[in-house]
Amino acid sequence: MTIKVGLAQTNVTFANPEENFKRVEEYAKKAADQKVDVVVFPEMWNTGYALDQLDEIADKNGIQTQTLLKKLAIQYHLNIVGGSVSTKRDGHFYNTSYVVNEQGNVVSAYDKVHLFGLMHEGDFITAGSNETTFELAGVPSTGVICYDIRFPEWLRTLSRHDAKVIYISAEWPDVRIPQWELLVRARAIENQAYVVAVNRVGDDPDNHFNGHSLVVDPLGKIVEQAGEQEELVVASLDLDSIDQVRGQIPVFEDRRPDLYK
Ligand SMILES: O=C(O)CCC(=O)C(=O)O
Repeated sequence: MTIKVGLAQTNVTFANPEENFKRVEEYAKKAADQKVDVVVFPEMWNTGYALDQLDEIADKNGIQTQTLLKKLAIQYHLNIVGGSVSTKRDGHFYNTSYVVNEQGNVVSAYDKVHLFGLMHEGDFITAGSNETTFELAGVPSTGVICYDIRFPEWLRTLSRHDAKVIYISAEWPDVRIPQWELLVRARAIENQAYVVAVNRVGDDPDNHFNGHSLVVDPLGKIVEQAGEQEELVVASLDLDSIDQVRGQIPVFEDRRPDLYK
């Protein structure tokens, strides 16, 4: 079985949801034109890291985002990993990822679990504490947000129920791109899964973001990689190769959780 994924490596206009919603519509159309099965967006694409303005601009209960993603999914018969958006619920802010299948059903709503101290994220945003696994385009999958990928134990926790694709949405600054690539490849190798990792491009007041979104196969090989500009990158995932890789080196069976703290 093969699926075609589209990595929407977009800019994010700082603190300007209206413009960012238009950009997501435009890229969903581009993905549909390329006949992809799944399109993936970057982290915090509605507001960027405008953390001190969230009270005015975060998506209340995620309604605007979910409404748009459902509409686009149905209109284009498209599965959408909706990156993440800043949301406001019950007086708290979250960094939330919605995944919507081509029928327009929200199959996952995940709040970022590990908040990034270097950007003072935890001073504004409340951390999530729930796992997520979902089926998308007929494939058992999971997904995390940016800094979450530095925690292999979390990715292993999410992958242990046979996730074959791990989706990652990020706002990962250019200065740490060498680490981004290595972390993404390591998560693919250790979980013997495809990883589809989408970063943004452009600038905010504190950082420059230079993309380098990538798709990595279960052996850690880069299948496709974006450059440093806004673009849609398309890749095919050969999901049958996963059983072969897991059959040869059965790391999930060989684990010793009795020894792990
Ligand atoms: O871990 C990193 O270096 C980047 C993380 C980050 O920028 C984020 O989680 O928003």
